[in-house]
Amino acid sequence: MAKPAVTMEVGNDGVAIISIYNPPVNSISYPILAGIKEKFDEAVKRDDVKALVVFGKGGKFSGGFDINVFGKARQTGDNSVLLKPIDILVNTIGDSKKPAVAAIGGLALGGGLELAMACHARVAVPKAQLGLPELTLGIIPGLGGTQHLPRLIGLPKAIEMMLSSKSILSEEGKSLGLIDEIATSNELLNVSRLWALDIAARCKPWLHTLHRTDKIGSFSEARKVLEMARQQAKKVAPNMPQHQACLDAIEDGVIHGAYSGLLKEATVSKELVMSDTSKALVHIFFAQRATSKVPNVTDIGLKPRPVKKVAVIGGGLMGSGIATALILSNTYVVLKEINSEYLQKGIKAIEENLRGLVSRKKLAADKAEKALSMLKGVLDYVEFKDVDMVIEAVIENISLKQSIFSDIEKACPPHCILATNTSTIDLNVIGERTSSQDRIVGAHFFSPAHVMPLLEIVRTEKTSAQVILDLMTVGKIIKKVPIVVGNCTGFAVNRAFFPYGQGAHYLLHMGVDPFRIDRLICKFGLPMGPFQLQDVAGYGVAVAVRKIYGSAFPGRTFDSSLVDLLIKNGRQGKSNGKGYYVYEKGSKPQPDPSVLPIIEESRKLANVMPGGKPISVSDKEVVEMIFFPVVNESCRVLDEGIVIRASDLDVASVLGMSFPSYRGGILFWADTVGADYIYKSLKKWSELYGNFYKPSEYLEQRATRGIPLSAPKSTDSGSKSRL
Ligand SMILES: C[C@H](O)CC(=O)SCCNC(=O)CCNC(=O)[C@H](O)C(C)(C)COP(=O)(O)OP(=O)(O)OC[C@H]1O[C@@H](n2cnc3c(N)ncnc32)[C@H](O)[C@@H]1OP(=O)(O)O
Repeated sequence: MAKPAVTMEVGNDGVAIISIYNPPVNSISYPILAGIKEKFDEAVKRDDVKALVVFGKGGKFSGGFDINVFGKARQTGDNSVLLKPIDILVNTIGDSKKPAVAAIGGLALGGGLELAMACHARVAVPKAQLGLPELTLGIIPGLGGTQHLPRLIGLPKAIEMMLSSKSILSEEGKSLGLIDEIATSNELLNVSRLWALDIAARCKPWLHTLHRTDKIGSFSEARKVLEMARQQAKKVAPNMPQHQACLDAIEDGVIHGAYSGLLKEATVSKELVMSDTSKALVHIFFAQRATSKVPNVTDIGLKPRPVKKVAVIGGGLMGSGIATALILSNTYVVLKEINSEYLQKGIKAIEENLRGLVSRKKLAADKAEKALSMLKGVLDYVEFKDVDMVIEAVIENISLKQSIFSDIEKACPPHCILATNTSTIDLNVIGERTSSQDRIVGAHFFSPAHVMPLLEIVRTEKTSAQVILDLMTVGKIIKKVPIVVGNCTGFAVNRAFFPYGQGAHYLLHMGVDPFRIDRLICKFGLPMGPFQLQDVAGYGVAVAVRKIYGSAFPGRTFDSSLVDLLIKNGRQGKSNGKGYYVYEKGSKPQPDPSVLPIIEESRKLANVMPGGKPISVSDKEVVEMIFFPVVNESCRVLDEGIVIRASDLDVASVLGMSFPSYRGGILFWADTVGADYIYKSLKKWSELYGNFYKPSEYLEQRATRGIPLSAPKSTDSGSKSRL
């Protein structure tokens, strides 16, 4: 592959095209920008150059500043990585004596969009993706974005784009003033050349964005907008410093002018680049990309086969969610149920899912209609004769699943992928009555399946690489992040996280208030605590899986009668408005004091309080007593080779269990806390409260040898791998 480079070609029309070449996304770092500066300086000096166009080769303008640089900055302690680049954008490009136009193909994100905004006009292809997603990396736009964007599109929309990190398309960019003209990719360079020449000839305005004030509005209006944004950021991102810091830089520019704002942006960026939040979020960025590299699947030259028609068996909560995700991505779906009443319910649930997306403005009404036209409800297997994949999503009942797999083996074509959405049951057991073990795979979605971004792909020793690759591809098409894991009870995610719910219940039965636990877990960064989550998920799940974990992992699980007692008391959680909390339409769930006597009864039955007295634990301990057992089980998942790499579990914990991304995922967080501290804490609690907390062998070894939990395993212990 050719080296990253910046080239310049001067045409007969007097336009110098400066091209960036740095595949795959033309990320920019100091050497690239230094290359741009060199070419700019040359072009400005040359008499045959009247104007310039900045262009990204390979169909993309630029995916932004090179994110790897931030990791290096933390390693070397040199946090001035953005200082020289910003100087080039503002002084070399913005103040250039010859006008420059950005020709935006494909996408311009982060530093890429900032480079484009430093130019004097922007031409983009249709549907080019434009955004400043820096906050998702724990930093703020650091190449002038906090000053350029508000001056081009106005404060409210600029703040919305930066704080949400969401990109817009070039068509919207044009209506906002970010893009000056849209041109097809064939015409992009020609149109950009003409724009540049027109500016040079003063036929079009030569605008230096930083000098503009027309879009900022009055001082008092700006103050109001910023204040509202600050309140909103406090609510949605209470534990992340970059949101308020971004608003600080914008505000500085509004009050003291764009150049002062740039200095503020630089100061804030220097601090944020070194922050733990940024370190964790950058880790998650690369970890998420690493999930698509699966040894012996994605590196052996296989090509994904097209999956055009999928049968979903079961129209319950999971089946209807899965079907919704598929039809939204233009995949034809056959939904099978056992009778017309259940089928109608399933179809209604899918319609509801689509309506919900439309009413939340996440989907256009005509797209919802189009999606529904891809759905067909059936009561038999006739339609299964030409499906490419079946996803079984019925209740967690082993013999029912076994008979379904034996039926579909006969009804489907021989190439068809046979997937199950089981969350706990061993795939070898499900496929026991078939002779198609190589086609059997787990497609474990997380509820609600049309919303949650994780897809856990479970393979057995027999699942073929082709089937795994096909399902990974389907996962990407339906906009999920697929993570390939090995086969065991609970697979990677539910297996690692069963101690989360059980740990919370154990604490409750040792006398800790459940509402305090929920509050502390929310403060730690999860959207809701374990008891509210149980209310929301419904108690059926807890009842279905409790025995499964108990028998798979004897000696380290905790079970109680609490859920049975709640159900006996007429509580079903959110679905009937009554659980640990009271749920009323239009208001926030409220802790229900009338649940406390039921909890008391369960405590008596469980009888796990040491000496019969409630334990006294600090807030910090409560959080640790819930998450350290999860870390402990994650260590076993790593040790047994259920995941390919530790970072897969980090991504899964963030996307599947809503573990805060700014903590980097469960194992990344554990390593920041320290294996030794976790080991010693668990050891102490196991002596005080029993085997639920007993440290695993893997944790003990890593702690005593001082090796991070996420460090790759040495080859001698790789033999346990189930992948
Ligand atoms: C100073 C500035 O204000 C700071 C910044 O600019 S920070 C960067 C801001 N930009 C971003 O956050 C965009 C990050 N990138 C993306 O969202 C997506 O990669 C994309 C939309 C550009 C392309 O998506 P897609 O086509 O699915 O490709 P994707 O698999 O994500 O990326 C392809 C490769 O490019 C790498 N890459 C993407 N953007 C990168 C970047 N900005 N820096 C370094 N590497 C990057 C990915 O790590 C991946 O590498 P791999 O093949 O070795 O795994």
